[in-house]
Amino acid sequence: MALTHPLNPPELPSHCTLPPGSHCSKHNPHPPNSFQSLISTITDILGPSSGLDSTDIDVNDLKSAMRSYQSHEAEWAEYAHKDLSRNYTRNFVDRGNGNANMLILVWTPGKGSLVHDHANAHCIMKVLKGKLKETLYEMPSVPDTPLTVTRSTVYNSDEVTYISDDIGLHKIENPDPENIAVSLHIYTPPWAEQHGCYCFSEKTGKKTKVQMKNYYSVNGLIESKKPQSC
Ligand SMILES: N[C@@H](CS(=O)O)C(=O)O
Ligand SMILES: [Fe+2]
Repeated sequence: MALTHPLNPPELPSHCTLPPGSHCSKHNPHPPNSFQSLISTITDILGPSSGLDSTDIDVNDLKSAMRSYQSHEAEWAEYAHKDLSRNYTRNFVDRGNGNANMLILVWTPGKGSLVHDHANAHCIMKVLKGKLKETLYEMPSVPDTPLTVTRSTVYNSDEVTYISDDIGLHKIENPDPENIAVSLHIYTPPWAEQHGCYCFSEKTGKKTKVQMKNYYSVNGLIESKKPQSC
């Protein structure tokens, strides 16, 4: 996909009479899109497609980039497929040179994910629309024991949060009974897609391996209807 950074707009053709740095819809029909610029910036931060190792990634840079983007629905709407028969849809956006999975999740009103881990990877989430409630749990030190809640936070549109298995487990819910919520998730390295992750029962702590390699849509196009979430 064509990625254009707003700070470095493409040169206009020499016969264009607009001032330097302007967007010329005649010569470039796609206006610079800040969402695509964010994806490009994240890909740059993650670096070239080699040496995948979570310790190489500066998570603070990723968080800052996610915070600086101001959500505009028209910029990401092509990825945000809702399906009210599911708790949420997972829509693939980009692979960041093979170093990540960038997904847009569309949350059905009043629904959420099961408690899950993040396959030893970083997960940064930005709310693009609506509100999302995150409930954090301690990572159980003894298998098959009830989970302990450590914190519960509601994030508004444009807010960013981060989780890894070092912090604990979480579940995400859309607390609005009527309106969908939308979020952007960066998983790096893409271990959940490659190896799956675990979902946990809150009451018993029993964990179940779940495949995370199926998506509701890829690059905006709806895939076959396979199970694809916790
Ligand atoms: N990690 C979850 C979404 S969330 O509840 O953070 C997933 O990728 O399906
Ligand atoms: Fe998660």
